[in-house]
Amino acid sequence: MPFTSLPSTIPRAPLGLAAEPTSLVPCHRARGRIPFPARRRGIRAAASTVESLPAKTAPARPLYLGLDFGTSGARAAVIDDDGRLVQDVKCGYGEGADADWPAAWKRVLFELIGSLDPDIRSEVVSLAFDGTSGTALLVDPRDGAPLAPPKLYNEAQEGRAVEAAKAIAPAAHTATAPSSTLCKLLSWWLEEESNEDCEEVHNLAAFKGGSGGEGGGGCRGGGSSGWRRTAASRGLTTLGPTVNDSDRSNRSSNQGGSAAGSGCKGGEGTDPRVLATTGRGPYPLLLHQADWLAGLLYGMCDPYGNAGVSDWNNALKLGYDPASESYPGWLATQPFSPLLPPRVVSPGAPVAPLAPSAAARCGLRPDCLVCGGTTDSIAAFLAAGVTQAGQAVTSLGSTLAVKLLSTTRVDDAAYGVYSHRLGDVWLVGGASNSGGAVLRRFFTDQQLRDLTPALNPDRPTGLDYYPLPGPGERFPVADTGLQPRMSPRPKDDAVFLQGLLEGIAQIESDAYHRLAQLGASPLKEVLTAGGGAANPKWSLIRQRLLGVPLRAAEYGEACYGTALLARQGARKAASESLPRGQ
Ligand SMILES: Nc1ncnc2c1ncn2[C@@H]1O[C@H](COP(=O)(O)OP(=O)(O)O)[C@@H](O)[C@H]1O
Ligand SMILES: O=C(CO)[C@H](O)[C@H](O)COP(=O)(O)O
Repeated sequence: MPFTSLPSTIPRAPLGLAAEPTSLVPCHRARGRIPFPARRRGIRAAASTVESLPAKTAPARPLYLGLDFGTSGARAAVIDDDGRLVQDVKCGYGEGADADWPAAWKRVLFELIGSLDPDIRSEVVSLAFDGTSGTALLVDPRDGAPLAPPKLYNEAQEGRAVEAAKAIAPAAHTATAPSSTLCKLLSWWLEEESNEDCEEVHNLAAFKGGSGGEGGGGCRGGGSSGWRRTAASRGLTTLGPTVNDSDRSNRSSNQGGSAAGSGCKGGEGTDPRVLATTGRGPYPLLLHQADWLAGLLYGMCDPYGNAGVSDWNNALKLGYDPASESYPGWLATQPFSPLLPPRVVSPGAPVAPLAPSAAARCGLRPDCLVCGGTTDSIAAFLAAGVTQAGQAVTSLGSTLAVKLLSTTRVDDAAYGVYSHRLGDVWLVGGASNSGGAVLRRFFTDQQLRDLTPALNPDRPTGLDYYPLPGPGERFPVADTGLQPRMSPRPKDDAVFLQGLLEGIAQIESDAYHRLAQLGASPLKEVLTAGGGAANPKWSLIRQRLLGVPLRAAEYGEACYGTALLARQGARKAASESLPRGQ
């Protein structure tokens, strides 16, 4: 499907957001805020090109909220109808968050929204989320309660799950990458469990392309898997690793991207899958981080009775096909298909209105619309306002993610390359495990700022590092065993830092060369988002390697891009006079 330009529905470059990287601390306003309507002065001028709003000019109502749940913290932006920033707030996840990520994300969600000015919050008519891509949760579809710890975006799964994914998906499909959401779902699915935890024991052979009886999952003696026991204790229908054909036909998988109801109490649609299992509870549900956070706000049930809504971008690594806007047959016919999100929408599409309890808790309007989300690197791409084929955005955050606007779609899991759909264009790229998280192993943000003046981009160190936070790389080399290369360490920290920055810059350059080798549109310009965009010396190092113009995205914050999606969704709902949330 060749695409030649951004459709009109993709938001144009915003009118102003000075992205100032600041360290993440408990929720606080990320910059001088513009109380609305208390203070009439305009937004703060961005680095160079944006005129401040004339004094006494109130932001154009209504307002829209974007919420970014990144690797190291979360950030929210409220924009007005002209795309001007009204307020943005940041929140760290706090010490010990990794002991219970869903609890941390949920806490920060309500803290973030609660830290917005009430007079601004009350004017927000729609919101959307972006999260780290491939971060997966297995939950109770009725209330979103996690059934097991989430599997994070960069967690490569073990061989058995990867083998199973490769057995069912097309060759080189991004869903076969070890850190894909499909591999995470298969890891849960193939977990062994004791017979008493299985409500149904079935012949493994029916598992299409699975690893068969030996070594496969299934009900047998031995340790029970946490998620199935938790699901059973909550009255959910826990599927075995396979269902036989007759059983599966009774469950009539509704995975067409817009399923009839599934799992919701009192949803309009009835879910034949639930009825087919003699009236027991619904199936567990797989959601991505952004889907789950949105579900907490609309009550996990959309107006169609779907328990669980995802979007084209988050669902890509699960195997969803954004070109056909559906789950492909090889996925929809699998025995675990009842666990897939029953509805997948385009980024920014209207999903559902807030649940009354969430509206009351957040101080948001009861008719505030939750819209389809995206991933953090695509949100940063949207914020940058890129519109032409050949333009690219490098997100230099905790990880290095590249997105090239291409007229041709490119997917090759052998190199960790995949294409996201946005409107009617393709964002070709991938995400390396390298990036700022490696720098933070050695330097604080302040130390980075202090050392940067001593860097000398014109005198390469020759250290030839491959900086990684640990073994394993996703892109442009897809190798779960790739070892970090960051020695010898010079005595001079500035030289060591320059070696690390050169190493990450080389990965970025190799990434874009890989995309060109695979047939993506030729690279013309690179915009940079994320914390690393603030380092001018690093930009010079990168520029030398990339060989195309490089500049910091004027509006690099992912939450801004996601706020643009919320604006798009509200306008779509209004233009189609859809009942809120359809
Ligand atoms: N001056 C700097 N030079 C290079 N890297 C920086 C600088 N300041 C911050 N960073 C890096 O930016 C990263 C944080 O960027 P951010 O976009 O907030 O990440 P994320 O959203 O992925 O958590 C940190 O890992 C940090 O090492
Ligand atoms: O590294 C990541 C987390 O920050 C994600 O993997 C990154 O978002 C890239 O994934 P995608 O290209 O699907 O957005």
